[in-house]
Amino acid sequence: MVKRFGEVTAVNGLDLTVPAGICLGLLGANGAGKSTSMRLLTAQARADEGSIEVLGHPVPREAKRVRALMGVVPQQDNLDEELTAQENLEVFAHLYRVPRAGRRAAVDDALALAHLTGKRHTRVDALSGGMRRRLLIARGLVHRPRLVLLDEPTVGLDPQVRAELWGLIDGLRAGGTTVLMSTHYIEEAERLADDCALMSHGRVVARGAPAELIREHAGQRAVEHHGPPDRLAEIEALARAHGLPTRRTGPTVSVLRAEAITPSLADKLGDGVPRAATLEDVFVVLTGETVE
Ligand SMILES: Nc1ncnc2c1ncn2[C@@H]1O[C@H](COP(=O)(O)OP(=O)(O)OP(=O)(O)O)[C@@H](O)[C@H]1O
Repeated sequence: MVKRFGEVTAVNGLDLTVPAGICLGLLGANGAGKSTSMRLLTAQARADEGSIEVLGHPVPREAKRVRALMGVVPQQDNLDEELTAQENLEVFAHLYRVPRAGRRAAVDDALALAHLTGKRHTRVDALSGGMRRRLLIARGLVHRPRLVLLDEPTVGLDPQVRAELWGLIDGLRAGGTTVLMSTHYIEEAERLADDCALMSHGRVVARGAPAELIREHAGQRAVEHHGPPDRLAEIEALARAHGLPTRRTGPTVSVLRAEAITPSLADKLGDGVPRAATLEDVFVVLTGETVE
């Protein structure tokens, strides 16, 4: 898919297949084109080039049908503040055409899934940030879709609430729902995604299971070196001369693929702190960008 906004090409040849039943993490820095890709899938935006198929239906041609089949959880909270948690879900159960006879059960199930049964009669403006986010997810699931799109589901939430939501998302996938989730939190992708697509400047630069991506692009281990800027530059040069990728993080340089460091190179590099290679290393090596 290609999507341009004037001079800006937000999505630049994105090519992605999401197999049924997996959680695919679309990982990229701010501005990589994740939200725009999601909006193309829901036909809230139209691609300039390319074709899209969702659950066997071409989009945007059959967008109406597709919207009824998938759940969408937007990045921005757009709950109706003056309605209760239950009423918000009832409105969407109606919009999603859940048959009248099954609506009550659908709403109850969604409330239970989001651990909000006890808050069903509370108005949205009286819920905490974490509860609102859980309700937003529940709202996208009230019609029991086979596919859910989650756009940055935990952005701006504190670590405890984030961990709670991770449990909820993991539960969805365990129940057989296909999840396409965009995130700029590496840890979120590492924990939840079966498969990750690393996105940069509107396209996918690498795709695979987190552990595979790490093995392929960053090796098994890294060694972190601290020191003054001159020394760090020297370490980078030494590592590169031996074909080993490096990565800067403020006052440190990490030498990646540390398992390939020979004893003589180790002598020249000096002491460092060994650690496991991470998906963040992969992202930096492949894109030169950092994500959180
Ligand atoms: N409606 C729009 N009009 C003009 N430019 C846009 C519009 N929507 C997105 N863009 C631009 O397209 C690029 C990709 O934006 P997008 O929101 O898809 O990125 P993202 O990866 O989702 O980032 P974030 O995590 O910040 O949401 C950015 O440069 C953004 O400024």
